[in-house]
Amino acid sequence: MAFANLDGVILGKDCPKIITPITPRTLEELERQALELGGQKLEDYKGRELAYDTNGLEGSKPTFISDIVEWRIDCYEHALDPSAITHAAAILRSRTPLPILATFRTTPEGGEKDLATGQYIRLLTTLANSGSVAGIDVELSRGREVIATILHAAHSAGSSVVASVHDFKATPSTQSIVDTLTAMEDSGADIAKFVCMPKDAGDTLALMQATWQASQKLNIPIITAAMGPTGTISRVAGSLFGSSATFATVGDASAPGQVPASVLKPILTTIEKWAEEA
Ligand SMILES: O=C1C[C@@](O)(C(=O)O)C[C@@H](O)[C@@H]1O
Repeated sequence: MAFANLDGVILGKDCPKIITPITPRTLEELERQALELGGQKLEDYKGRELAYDTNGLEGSKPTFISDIVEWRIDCYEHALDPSAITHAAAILRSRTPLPILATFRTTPEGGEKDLATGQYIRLLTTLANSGSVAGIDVELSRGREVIATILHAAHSAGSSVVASVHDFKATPSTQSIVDTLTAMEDSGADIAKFVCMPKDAGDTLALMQATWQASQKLNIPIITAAMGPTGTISRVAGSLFGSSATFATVGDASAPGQVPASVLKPILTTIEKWAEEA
């Protein structure tokens, strides 16, 4: 698995990264949620029961529970207006030190709004050109040409592209998930992300198996997650199978099965520590 850089946060290196979605509907909510996220500092979790070591983490830069903030643009009231989005992105940039991953999740993949392809390209390229975001999520289903156009804008602005697929209904076979993650790499994306809905633990295992196989094969970092109660384990232990990041909450959840970042962080640190000491 290779690396991807989101404003200095390196996916694929060291501990799995915690990505925290925010889902503001208004500018006021955006400011409040950004501040709430920034309020969760690593130092506050010193001395927690689980082995949680902040040594070496305290530099001049404050360190946070979350590594990256995911802004779910589709929840925003002016989500279809590129200039309103550019304005909101600049405000978010000024309110959080965390790298911003901008995601417009469309209705067919579980999001709140839909966009015609032309609008989708315009919105995401405008956002890339704004220079406020470190990463942009692009749905694989939009096709290679759309991805290439957004990739070009993102890379010119120094940001990365996450190609994504979300199956809210089911879990495909292991081979099909590996093929999808491979298609994301072939599209030129910097990170490949696959999220599904397991009906039972066997489906979650199929996702973990696919994560492991793809992480052995691909040259870009992978993110996978299973939603709902049977998927929760994938968010805690996915990194052991090759997932470079996990989505966790500060405040509202953006998908079923997400766990609070403040609970997850000590667990991830503990797993990492045990693995190093074993
Ligand atoms: O892709 C993902 C993962 C996610 O769906 C989850 O299950 O945690 C949450 C979304 O906000 C994000 O875009």
